[in-house]
Amino acid sequence: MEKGHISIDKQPETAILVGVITSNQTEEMTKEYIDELEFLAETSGAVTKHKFLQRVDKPHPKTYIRKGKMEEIRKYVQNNEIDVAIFDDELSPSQLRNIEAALEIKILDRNNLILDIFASRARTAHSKTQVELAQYQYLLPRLTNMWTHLDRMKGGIGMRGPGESQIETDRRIVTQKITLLKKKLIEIDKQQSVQRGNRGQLVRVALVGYTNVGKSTIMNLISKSEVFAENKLFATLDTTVRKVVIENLPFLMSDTVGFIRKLPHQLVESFKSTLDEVREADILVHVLDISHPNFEDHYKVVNETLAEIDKTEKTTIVVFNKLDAYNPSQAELSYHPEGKKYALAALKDTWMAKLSQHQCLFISAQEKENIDEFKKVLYDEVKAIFEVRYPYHNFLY
Ligand SMILES: Nc1nc2c(ncn2[C@@H]2O[C@H](COP(=O)(O)OP(=O)(O)OP(=O)(O)O)[C@@H](O)[C@H]2O)c(=O)[nH]1
Ligand SMILES: [Mg+2]
Repeated sequence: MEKGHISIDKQPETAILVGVITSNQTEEMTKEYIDELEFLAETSGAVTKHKFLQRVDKPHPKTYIRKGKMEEIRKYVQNNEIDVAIFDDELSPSQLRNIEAALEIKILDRNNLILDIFASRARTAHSKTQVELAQYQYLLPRLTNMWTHLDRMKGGIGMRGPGESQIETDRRIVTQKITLLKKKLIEIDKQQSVQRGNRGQLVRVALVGYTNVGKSTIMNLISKSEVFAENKLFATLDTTVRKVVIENLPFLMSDTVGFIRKLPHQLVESFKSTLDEVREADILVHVLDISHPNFEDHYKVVNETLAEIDKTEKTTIVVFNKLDAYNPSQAELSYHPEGKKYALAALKDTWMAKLSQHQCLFISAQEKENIDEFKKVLYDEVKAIFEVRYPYHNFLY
């Protein structure tokens, strides 16, 4: 089926990753981010050869990292065959230019990588247009970088050389392209909101959560459909909606794009309409991967992104998935030397207390653990909304 798109027959590209430890991003956090960046690189088809971290007060405004580290990286890049250097944060146009000049290889940042993966995953006209728009918006301020070699050749000839006018032409083309794509999106949105309107008055449930937590797997399980699920980031880009019936009670369930830390804001913008599904949902099922060491962090990121999309309070069911793969950390085990079972019980108690206003469930979609319980909770919540909305339709169940 799907393959990493950068190279299917060719050798995979080799990459080094670069991140910084700052006053508001601890070493532990940076390491986690870099691991996630490695997963993004892998999803995109690149093999990570080395990770470079530097402790700085804040990223260097001109070069992101400091001179000494840049020199160390330059040597490494020269002595090992490295195709691309990937930086964990968004690089400004000038940072990008300076780093390119220093390392003389392809430079990407986290945003490039996410946009690239989105581009390779987009299937429908809708998501393709959304990603293309986000890519052009990201490219626009960075256009000059492609012409640095011309700048160099120009030497002291003055500002209005051929390179400069080329940039202006490119800017105009890209700006026109952006306008066009925006128009196209408005058209598609119109059609889709009509389609959504046609879906009748069924209660809507949306699966939301960090990327790779198991949303599509749950969708497949509940709706017995075949949505593409795999162990890669952003397996799902296009929202899928299925009609589900639990004990005669029909409702709609949608599987949506996963969220991630530091999601390029251009993407959030252009995916707003995809997320209409979330906005128009009656119930959110927030899925978490309990086997991931940073699932608490993921929970926060998803809630923040959700708050950006939709301000209304919704019935939310929090589903802790991958129960089968849960392994307590050393720290947790030191509190619960009796073992995993106790650590898990404590974890459950903590979260159920913390999320007392929500329904909480612990399941394994893969091993089909506690799925009946999940269906029961879904049924109850859907029924509650249904009864308020259609007090006379109780013949349905
Ligand atoms: N161990 C374990 N793995 C699971 C479970 N549920 C899903 N997975 C695996 O987790 C990976 C991601 O699953 P998906 O369903 O594609 O996740 P998603 O949330 O839809 O991901 P995106 O579409 O990328 O946002 C796949 O390899 C699944 O097989 C589970 O209960 N236990
Ligand atoms: Mg998915």
